[in-house]
Amino acid sequence: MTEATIIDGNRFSAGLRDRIASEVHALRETRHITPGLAVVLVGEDPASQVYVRTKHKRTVEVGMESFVHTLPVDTPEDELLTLIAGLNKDPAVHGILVQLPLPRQIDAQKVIEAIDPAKDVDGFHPVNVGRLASGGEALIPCTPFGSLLLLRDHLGDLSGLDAVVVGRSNIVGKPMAQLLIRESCTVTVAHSRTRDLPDVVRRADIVIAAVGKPGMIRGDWLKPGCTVIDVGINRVANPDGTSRLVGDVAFDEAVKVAGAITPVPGGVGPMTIACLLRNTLVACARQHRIALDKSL
Ligand SMILES: Nc1nc(=O)c2c([nH]1)NC[C@@H]1CN(c3ccc(C(=O)N[C@@H](CCC(=O)O)C(=O)O)cc3)C=[N+]21
Repeated sequence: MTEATIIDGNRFSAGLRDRIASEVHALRETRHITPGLAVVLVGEDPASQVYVRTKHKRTVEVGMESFVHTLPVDTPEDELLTLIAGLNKDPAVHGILVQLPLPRQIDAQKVIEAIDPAKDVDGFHPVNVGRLASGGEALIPCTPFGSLLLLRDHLGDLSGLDAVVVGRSNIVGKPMAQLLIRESCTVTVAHSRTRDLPDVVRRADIVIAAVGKPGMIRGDWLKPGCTVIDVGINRVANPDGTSRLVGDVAFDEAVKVAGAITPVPGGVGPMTIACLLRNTLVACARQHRIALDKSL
């Protein structure tokens, strides 16, 4: 049997970042506007520090301004809200991202709702959630949007396909389902209480795995030839004491059954960051009422 096509998120995201860099260059040359992204990190979680450093590097690479704010782990909620109020008013800042998860003294939902929806490049503010659901001009969550770009690139038109989203989080599962509905897929959202999950997944032409459980989705749950988008990023221990990243799909099994699959790492992860830059560019253009290339 032939093995699945490996969907290369590193390659696709590099192309997207190139297109973004061209648009940024044009904005700077013709309008003297430099898109700016502010990233706020509270605390010293090592994984979060790595993500924030990568985001900073990619932001600068495409010619945007990067403003990183690192706050101590015991920062009071009202101090974070004051910082956000300042970023909302700052004309050099077009996008604001507050790295999640936040320490427990801070109410994440309150923080999300404090961000100006026009600068909410995560797409988590209720205004953007509502616009995505009702067809308005939303900023769309980066991981689902990046997943959709990979699906469209691999499959073309998605209309009429059966899609199963495993996971119902606000940051991936729910917005992913909205995007797939918009693409005219028949969408099922499965989760920890779903009965006969393997049978539900077996119906799918498109499987989105977003549960956060390493290797949970097995090869024999898949319809032969289906397309698998693995959103999971789980660090697991090796026998020798080192660690590695694995997805929510048992890759070695799935690759023998699926038609195409995203690897971890090198699949959805790099798309998330490219889409963050894309959202920052889109937010900047909307704030300045400038039209952008539709291919973004
Ligand atoms: N407000 C907020 N917005 C986020 O978008 C957000 C967040 N909080 N908190 C944490 C998660 C996680 N996240 C990732 C981004 C890129 C990779 C990525 O590039 N991963 C690489 C490998 C990274 C590695 O090797 O460690 C890959 O999959 O190939 C992973 C994970 C964004 N997040």
